[in-house]
Amino acid sequence: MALRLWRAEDAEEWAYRGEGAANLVLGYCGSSPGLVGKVLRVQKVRRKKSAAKGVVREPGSPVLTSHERILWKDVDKIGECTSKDIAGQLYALHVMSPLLGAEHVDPGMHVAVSEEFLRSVEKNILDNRPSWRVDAARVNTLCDSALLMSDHSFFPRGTLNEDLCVAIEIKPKCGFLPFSKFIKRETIVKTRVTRFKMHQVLKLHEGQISWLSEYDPLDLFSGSRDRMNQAIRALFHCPQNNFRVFFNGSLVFGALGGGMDKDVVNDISHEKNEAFENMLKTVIQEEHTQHVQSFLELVGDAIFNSGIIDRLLEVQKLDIFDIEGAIHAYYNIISQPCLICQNLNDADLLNRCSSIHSLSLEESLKIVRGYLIATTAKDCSIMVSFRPRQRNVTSDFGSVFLKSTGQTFDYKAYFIDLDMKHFRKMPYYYELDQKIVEFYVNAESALVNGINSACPCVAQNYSLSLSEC
Ligand SMILES: O=P(O)(O)O[C@@H]1[C@@H](OP(=O)(O)O)[C@H](OP(=O)(O)O)[C@H](O)[C@H](OP(=O)(O)O)[C@H]1OP(=O)(O)O
Ligand SMILES: Nc1ncnc2c1ncn2[C@@H]1O[C@H](COP(=O)(O)OP(=O)(O)OP(=O)(O)O)[C@@H](O)[C@H]1O
Ligand SMILES: [Zn+2]
Repeated sequence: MALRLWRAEDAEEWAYRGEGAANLVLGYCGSSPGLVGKVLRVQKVRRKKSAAKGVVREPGSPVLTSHERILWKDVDKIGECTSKDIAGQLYALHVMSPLLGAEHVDPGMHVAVSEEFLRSVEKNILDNRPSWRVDAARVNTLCDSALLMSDHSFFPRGTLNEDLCVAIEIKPKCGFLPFSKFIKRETIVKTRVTRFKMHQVLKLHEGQISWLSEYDPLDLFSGSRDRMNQAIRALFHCPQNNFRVFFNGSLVFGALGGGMDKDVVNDISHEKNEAFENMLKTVIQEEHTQHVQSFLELVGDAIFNSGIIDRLLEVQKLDIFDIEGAIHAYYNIISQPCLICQNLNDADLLNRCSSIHSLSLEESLKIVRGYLIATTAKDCSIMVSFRPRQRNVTSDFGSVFLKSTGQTFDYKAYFIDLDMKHFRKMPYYYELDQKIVEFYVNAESALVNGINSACPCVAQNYSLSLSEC
C-alpha cells in the first residue's frame, strides 16, 4: 500500500485537518483499512521566499546543507537524503524520539504521491484553509512524497467506543527562563520574563494577535498540578495557536490552521461555542453546568499523569547557552568572523564570548546541536486523546479519573511537529530574539514613564500585566 503511487482520484479520501507554517495535514475519510486512523502531512512552499525561511534546492540534491551534514553526521543516512520527508522522519526517529520517549512519538512513514494527487488535494481543501495561510504558502506539488502518520485525534480502531474521542492539542512553547552567562546586560530581562510573554507584546504590536494571552508556560511546566491547571485555563481563555480541541477528528474549539484567531477570548463559566458545548455534554457526565471546568481539569490531570511535559522540558533545556551564546559557536562552524563579537562593547562579556571562540569544532557542533534540538522542542505540540473507559474492560492506555464526575477516561499523549530546525536560521534566531526583547523593554519603560508614551495597542492590553513583571 505504502509503495503505490497515489493518484488524483485518491485525493477525494483526504480532508483538511490543519496546518502550520510548513506543512498541511489531511485526515483520512475513506475506508481502506490500512489508512483508517491516519493523517497525511504534506509539505508547503512559501509564495514569497525569505532569507531566513528557505533556500532553493536543485532536485535530487541532498536536503541537508554541507554544515547540516556535519552537524547530524551521527544520524544514520540523513546526510544522503534527497527527500525532505525522509530526512524529517529520520530526524524525528533518531534524534527527537529517543529524547522525548518513543512511546510518545510516531515518526510516520513516507508514501509516494504524484503531482496530480497533490494538485487535487490542494484544490479540494482550498475553501477550508484560513485565507492568510493560503496567501502565505501553497502545497508543494513538486514533492514526490508525503508523511503518513497515526491520527492522534483518534484511538486505534478495533476498540470499544471508537466513535467517541476527544483530543486536545497544546503548543506549550518554551517552559524555562534562560540563565546563560552570555546574555547581555541589555537583554537580562530574559532571565525573569518568559519569551512567550515578551513575544506576545511584539505580536500584538504587529497585529498578529488582538489580545495578550495570560498563559504562562512556566505554570504548565512547573510540575505543580494547580499551576498546570491554571495554565490550561489560560490557554482556554485565549487559545491563539496554542490550544485546540477536536471531537472525533473535527475541530470544536480553537483556530483551524494554526491561525491566531484574532478576536477570540473565552469565558470558562459561560461557553458560547455550541459544537464545543455539545461535545462536552456527550463526554462529561456532569449534572451541573460545570462542563468546561471539568473538562479542563481532565486535561490538566492527564498531562500531569503522563509526565510528557517533564520530558519536553528536559529536551528544551538542551539549549544551555541561549541563542546569545550559541550564536558564537555558529560562527566557529561556518569559519567566519563573529558579527556579534564585532559589535559588543562590554569587555567582560566579550571575554566570556571569546571562550566559545576558542572551543574545538566538535564542541561548537555540540552547542549548536543542543540549541537546534531544543528549538524543535520549544516549537512542537502535544496531542492528548481521551475516551470514556468502559466498565470492566482492560485497556492498554493510561487512565485518568475525573473526580468531579466520578468518570474514568483512557488517554494517550503524543508529540507532533518534531521537524529539524535549520542551521542557517541561527542568525535569524539571534535577530528575532533581540527584536522581541528590545521591543518588550521599550514597551515596559514607556509604560513606566506614563501610559501615553507607550504604543496605544500595547498600552491598552498591557497595563494590567505589567505589575506582574
Ligand atoms: O520563533 P517562534 O517562537 O515565533 O516560533 C515559530 C512559530 O511561531 P509561534 O510564535 O509559535 O506562533 C511558527 O508558528 P505559526 O506559523 O505562527 O503558527 C512556526 O512554528 C515556526 O516554525 P517554522 O518556521 O515552521 O520552522 C516557529 O519558528 P521557530 O523559531 O520554531 O523556527
Ligand atoms: N498526527 C496527527 N494527528 C492529528 N492531527 C495532526 C497530526 N499532526 C498534525 N496534526 C494537525 O495538523 C496541524 C499542523 O501540523 P504541524 O504542526 O505538523 O504543521 P507544521 O507546519 O509543521 O507546524 P509549524 O507551524 O509549527 O511548523 C497541527 O496543528 C494539528 O492540528
Ligand atoms: Zn562571537
